[in-house]
Amino acid sequence: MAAAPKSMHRSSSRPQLDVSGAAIQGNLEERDPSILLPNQSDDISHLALDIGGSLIKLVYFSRHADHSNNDKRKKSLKERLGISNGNRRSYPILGGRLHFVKFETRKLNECLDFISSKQLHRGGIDLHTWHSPDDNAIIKATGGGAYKFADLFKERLGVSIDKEDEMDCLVAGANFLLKAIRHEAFTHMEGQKEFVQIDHNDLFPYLLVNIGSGVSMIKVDGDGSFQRVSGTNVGGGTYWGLGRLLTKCKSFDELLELSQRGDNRVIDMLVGDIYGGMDYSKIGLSASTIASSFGKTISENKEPSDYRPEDISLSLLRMISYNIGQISYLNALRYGIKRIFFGGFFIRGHAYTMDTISFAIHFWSKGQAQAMFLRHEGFLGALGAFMSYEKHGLDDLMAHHLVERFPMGAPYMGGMIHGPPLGDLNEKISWMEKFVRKGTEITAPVPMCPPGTTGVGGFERPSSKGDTLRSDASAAFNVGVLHLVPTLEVFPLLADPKTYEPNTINLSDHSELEYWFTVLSEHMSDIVDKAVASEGGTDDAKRRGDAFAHAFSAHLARLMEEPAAYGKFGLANLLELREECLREFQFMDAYKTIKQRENEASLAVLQDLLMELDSMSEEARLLSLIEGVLAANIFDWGSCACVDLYHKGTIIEIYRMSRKKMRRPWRVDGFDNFKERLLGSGDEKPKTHKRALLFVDNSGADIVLGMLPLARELLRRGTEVILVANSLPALNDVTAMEIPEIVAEAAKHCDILRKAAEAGGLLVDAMVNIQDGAVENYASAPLMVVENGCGSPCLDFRQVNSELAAVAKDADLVVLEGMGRALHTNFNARFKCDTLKLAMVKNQRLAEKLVQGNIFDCVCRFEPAV
Ligand SMILES: Nc1ncnc2c1ncn2[C@@H]1O[C@H](COP(=O)(O)OP(=O)(O)OP(=O)(O)O)[C@@H](O)[C@H]1O
Ligand SMILES: CC(C)(CO)[C@@H](O)C(=O)NCCC(=O)O
Ligand SMILES: [Mn+2]
Repeated sequence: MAAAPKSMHRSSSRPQLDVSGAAIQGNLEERDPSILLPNQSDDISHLALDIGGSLIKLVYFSRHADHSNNDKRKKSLKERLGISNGNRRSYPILGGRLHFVKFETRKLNECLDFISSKQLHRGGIDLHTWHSPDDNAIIKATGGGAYKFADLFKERLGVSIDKEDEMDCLVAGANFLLKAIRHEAFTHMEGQKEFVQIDHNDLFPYLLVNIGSGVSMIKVDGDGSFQRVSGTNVGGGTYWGLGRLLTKCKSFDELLELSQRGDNRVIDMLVGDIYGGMDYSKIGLSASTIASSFGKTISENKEPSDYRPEDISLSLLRMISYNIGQISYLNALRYGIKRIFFGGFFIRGHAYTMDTISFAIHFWSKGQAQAMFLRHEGFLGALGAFMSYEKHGLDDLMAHHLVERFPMGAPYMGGMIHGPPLGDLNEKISWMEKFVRKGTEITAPVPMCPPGTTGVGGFERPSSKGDTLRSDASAAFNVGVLHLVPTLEVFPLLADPKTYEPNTINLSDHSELEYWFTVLSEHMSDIVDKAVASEGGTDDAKRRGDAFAHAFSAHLARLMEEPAAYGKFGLANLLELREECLREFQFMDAYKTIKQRENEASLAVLQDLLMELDSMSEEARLLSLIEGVLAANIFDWGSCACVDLYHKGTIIEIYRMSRKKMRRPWRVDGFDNFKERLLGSGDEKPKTHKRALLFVDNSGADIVLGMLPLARELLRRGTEVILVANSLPALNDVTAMEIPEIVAEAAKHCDILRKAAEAGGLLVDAMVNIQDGAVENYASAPLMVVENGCGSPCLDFRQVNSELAAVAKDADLVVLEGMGRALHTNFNARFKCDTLKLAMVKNQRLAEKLVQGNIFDCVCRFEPAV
């Protein structure tokens, strides 16, 4: 890597913010105070702009240093397993984040201040391709403002604007989003939002309708292949402009909010108004259909001020949305296109707007064409401009490289925080406290039940009741920060990656969401206690603990109110959100001490257990080992029932009790099949597995008394074993970093483990030998550790660490252990190799739903390779 720019702050995992001189701009009591960090700059940033007639959209990328290659153990593992970066391209981009921010074009100065305060225009100093020969910074920009304001940018920031064509950018942005973001597109009909799985092989042609100030309609036939087929000057600017004149509203959001309480019958002339209350059924028009938008105002002797602004706003919104829908339909018809994607900030995630457009498309096409919306609606152009930078490698990004995260500010209204979450802890906490104090936690849903009909062509009334209009002041109200992780890959052993869905529980079922809301809320104080204790229980830790509790509660409340607020959100995402939220408040490992204590207690009895196992016959031993894994899986700090148990006994006592209660058949009992696969039946000796991936769960008894003895058995049978564990802590789950120490301790009492660990380079002393290239000299099959790339109690096999993906290629046995990885997620997942799923169910509801059983039932599911 080339020399780092002066302003760069080296940081371990996340960009550190420079908060010196941080100030809240404007009045604290204002609805949207903005916090500016004048001296902050991200590690390295790259910026692209779309300067439109109404809004300026900014997409910027902050990169952070990659430390993953410095690890000695990892290097040796890579050598041992023959993993090189050879078959993968080396990425010119490193991991980083894409942030989305917008400003009003009339407040261009705020935007310039923002760019200069974050030093975004100085990004990419180390990549000369991003600079002109005279070393002037260049920013890619599109939209009319790229022309109009080029001189101003030069003057104020000293940067040259590299102009990119607006239509090129819109199309590039849309294609990128549809390709790279898994649940980017959705339909919105009668208040129901549904995410659409886009088939990349069947995407084109589509009609892209970008509703900005004006509207462009583009027929897209492929990457870079398109034609602007139409447009209309009646667009977002028209709604905002006319609305402003007619209602005296001060902001777009105010206007939109008004519409939610409007009744358009006062303004619009309905068919019934003309036909004396009757339908005109011969041509399919009901009495409630709007015959003429604003038509009713001609017949009355009223001034504009005699009409309620609410009603005016609603009529206007309907008129414009419907009109755009209709013209879009006509163009789709003209080119025989079935799919229409709508972008642009006029949509603003507003349910009523989307319903109206969808209705128009559906009505006129008689259900033949479909309107779809995009989560990053207004950022298409800016993203496209960003993509136009050469050699950043982003065009190769796939869905599995991107993880969207919702920082703590996401659920709150107002509070214009530009850019990444405040990295300085104190800033974050104060921000949190400020909102709690102001009581503006979550916007109350604005009921949206206009009395009576507002229909067009039988569209009786807006069905999007209870819709919430969220302040749009935060960077983007329903898009998170996109984390780019080039080292993530699809797990190659998935039988059918296309249809794979990790979550077994569907959170879009509201009762399910409610249930988890309650579980997580009840669990909150325990987690906060542990987190605070893990940081020494200081006042500072308590303050952070409070802030975490508020932030996570706010996320929960936000999701309860609008389940699709964060896109398609499964239980795995929800549990990960909690862990991420803890990390945001710098609780790096809330269960650290508990994990240590449990590891020690378990290691102390390991030797006895191994002796007992060694005295058994092969068959009895195998059963005992599986029983052991299931029994030890009882230790789960994520389960309320287990947390209760901990108050009643020591972990060894609980483990013994749990073992004693083991009764076969288990609720799901595939043990005999597994046994047959391993030991064979009769004289037939089955083929030994070459390599097993053991996805481990908890620390303590779970790993030490459950999974390690199982690993030892496989090793003894000549199978290579790779323990796969979390990259980051989640609850009391064991992490990949912690395992070598545990194994080293266990190896003191066991030759098999010691030899295997040495062969696998797990014992630090043994590292010297390995570097001599003496790998082949080990008699034992190796025991190794690989991280899974995630920091959640669940696992999404679409996005695993590339090292795991690499070692998986030669694996022929996968063992998934624990509720999070084997039940909440992946219970229904099928793999190309033999798979054993082992878990104790520690949740009554899940037991009933998934296995028609009860809490503390066990699952041992064996599925031969497909
Ligand atoms: N906070 C806001 N302020 C102003 N307009 C907003 C706001 N939020 C949404 N809008 C709507 O979004 C429209 C602008 O959308 P968008 O940013 O996609 O277009 P633009 O790029 O500014 O315009 P054009 O592409 O025609 O130059 C506005 O005309 C208005 O209808
Ligand atoms: C002029 C642009 C392309 C600027 O974004 C847009 O506002 C637009 O497409 N307006 C509609 C112009 C027309 O086709 O009637
Ligand atoms: Mn635009």
